[in-house]
Amino acid sequence: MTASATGLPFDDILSLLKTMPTADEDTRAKIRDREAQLTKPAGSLGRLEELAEWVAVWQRQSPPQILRPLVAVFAANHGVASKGVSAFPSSLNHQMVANFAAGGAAINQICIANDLGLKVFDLALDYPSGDISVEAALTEQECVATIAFGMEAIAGGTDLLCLGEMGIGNTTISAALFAALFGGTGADWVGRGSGVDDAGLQRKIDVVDQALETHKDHLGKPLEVLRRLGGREFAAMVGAVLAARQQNIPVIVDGFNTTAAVAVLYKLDPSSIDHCIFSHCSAEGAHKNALDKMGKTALLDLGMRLGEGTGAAIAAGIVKAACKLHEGMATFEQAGVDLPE
Ligand SMILES: O=C(O)c1ccc[n+]([C@@H]2O[C@H](COP(=O)([O-])O)[C@@H](O)[C@H]2O)c1
Ligand SMILES: Cc1cc2nc[nH]c2cc1C
Repeated sequence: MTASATGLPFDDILSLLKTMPTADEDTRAKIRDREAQLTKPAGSLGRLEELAEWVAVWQRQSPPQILRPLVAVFAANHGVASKGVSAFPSSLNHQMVANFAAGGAAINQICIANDLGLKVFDLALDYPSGDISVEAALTEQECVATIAFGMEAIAGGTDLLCLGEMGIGNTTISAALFAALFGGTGADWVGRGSGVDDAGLQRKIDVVDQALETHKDHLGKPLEVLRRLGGREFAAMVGAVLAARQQNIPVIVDGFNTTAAVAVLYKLDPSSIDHCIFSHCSAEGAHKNALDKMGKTALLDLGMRLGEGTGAAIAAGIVKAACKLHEGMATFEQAGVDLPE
């Protein structure tokens, strides 16, 4: 009997949502108490103060510690890429995975600069997911197995997870996911991705609209949206974010595509992504709209649109600095610095 016939596997994923740890309020109180004593005017480190508190309450420890930050890059091939929706061929995915391994990609250099671990996961690159314009991307079994793979991906241990992905054609996938989850049509969510021309942009819009039409009677449940309109890297990222929550690991979401994966969780339960922050607003135009739909604000706006976890890895450097500031600065008393009257 297939997984979809039993209906069980998705239920197992859903049951995880009922046992999510929440932010640790005792830790929050400790962080605020110490923050107020550090040798600086109150609030003068702006969002850096919030970032240290965010790491601490999800790690459930004061001070927050980032000793093993990890960028996890999930790479997958998409059937829909055969519809001319990308400026680049799908063969590039394999080549970029080799480039990651050789240390030649953008993400390698950011990981070196910020002292971050990097793991790249090849998600059955030889087996593209189904073309969403005419069929489901994944079977329920494949989808659940890939969510489970994503959970396992962080089993090596980390205390800060940065999400990354590589998948030619996947900005079309993300546009379809956003349209199904938040409403609208292809034109609302499609952009140029890694650089399509005007004709390619129109093909992307048409493909998303066809996908929405093909699956229109089955888009009521977020995990079914993921299975039909997503792909392997999206399912794996859903798993990784769920597992991080269970293990008290804060998560930095990268750009347009990683946001589409966490949007699936947001639609299941908005509080399921409370342990996530969003590194940057992608130059992919609809990313801002997606963040707005979830009431989220990105940390940075650097005009980036690369993927690979590059924005999350840049933000991780800032988050690391925020935690060091909180941990290492002297208090007014320790430094013998006068407090205001
Ligand atoms: O995440 C983003 O903001 C983002 C925006 C544009 C492109 N990308 C990357 O580019 C690839 C997808 O682009 P495309 O044009 O093939 O859909 C994929 O490998 C992504 O990592 C990523
Ligand atoms: C070269 C290249 C590198 C990438 N990294 C993530 N997406 C990418 C897309 C292309 C085309």
